[in-house]
Amino acid sequence: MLKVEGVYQSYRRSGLLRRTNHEVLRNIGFEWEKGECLGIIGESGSGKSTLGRLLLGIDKPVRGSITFDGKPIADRKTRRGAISAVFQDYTSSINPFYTVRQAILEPLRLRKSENESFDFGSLLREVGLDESYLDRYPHELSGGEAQRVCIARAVASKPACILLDEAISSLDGSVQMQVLELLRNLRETFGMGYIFITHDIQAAAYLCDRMMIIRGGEIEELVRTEELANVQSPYAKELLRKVIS
Ligand SMILES: Nc1ncnc2c1ncn2[C@@H]1O[C@H](COP(=O)(O)OP(=O)(O)OP(=O)(O)O)[C@@H](O)[C@H]1O
Repeated sequence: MLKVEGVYQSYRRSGLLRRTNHEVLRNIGFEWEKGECLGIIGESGSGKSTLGRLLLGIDKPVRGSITFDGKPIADRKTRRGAISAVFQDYTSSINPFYTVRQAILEPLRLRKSENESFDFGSLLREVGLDESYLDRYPHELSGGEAQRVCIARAVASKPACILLDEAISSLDGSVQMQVLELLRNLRETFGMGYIFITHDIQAAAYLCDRMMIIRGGEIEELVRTEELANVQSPYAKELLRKVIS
């Protein structure tokens, strides 16, 4: 279980005369259960990606704690096999000098003999590609294919959780739908869960069991997806109204 307790994050801003602290996240607390798909939605600048980076252990919060099965997520050993990520910018997520084979192997850090026996075929087929892609470079892939490679790479270590930060936002509409389908299927096959950061409420509702609405760095609502229509706060109601109308 991923447990977030009393998390605050702030950044220094240099002004004309003095530096000020800009608080980006305030008192964030929630739990994510294994196998769950949790959507984190909110307007631009609300703090979604900042929270994502903290959950991945890329950044540390100024206050509060984030643990996975009771161990600090900041510890690299804790993260291994626990959480991996897929980001929006698939073009810069893959080293341009790496083939698909190298990109998938990179985070796994396997021994040479393990590299040789790694089953690329079934992994690539799981994401709708095949072995003919193994020796291609990123510039030889379409956006949808490149994002599938990033998903394959995230799935390869069989983590309990994949954090997807705007992972479908740069894709065309029909490709977005295919990737959402793929994520659903992977969840069924491997039983992994997701944290799905997006400003697209409809995509989140399609995939997620629960939805967290973030506003100005604070959790505004955390509801089960089927109860989304019954959100209480005026802000969440307005956010939903904009999507539905
Ligand atoms: N490294 C940083 N240094 C200073 N300020 C930052 C940094 N990262 C984020 N911020 C600020 O924190 C706030 C939240 O940014 P964040 O990227 O988390 O929002 P977001 O909800 O993911 O937005 P978007 O949907 O546009 O990606 C913004 O005001 C942003 O300018």
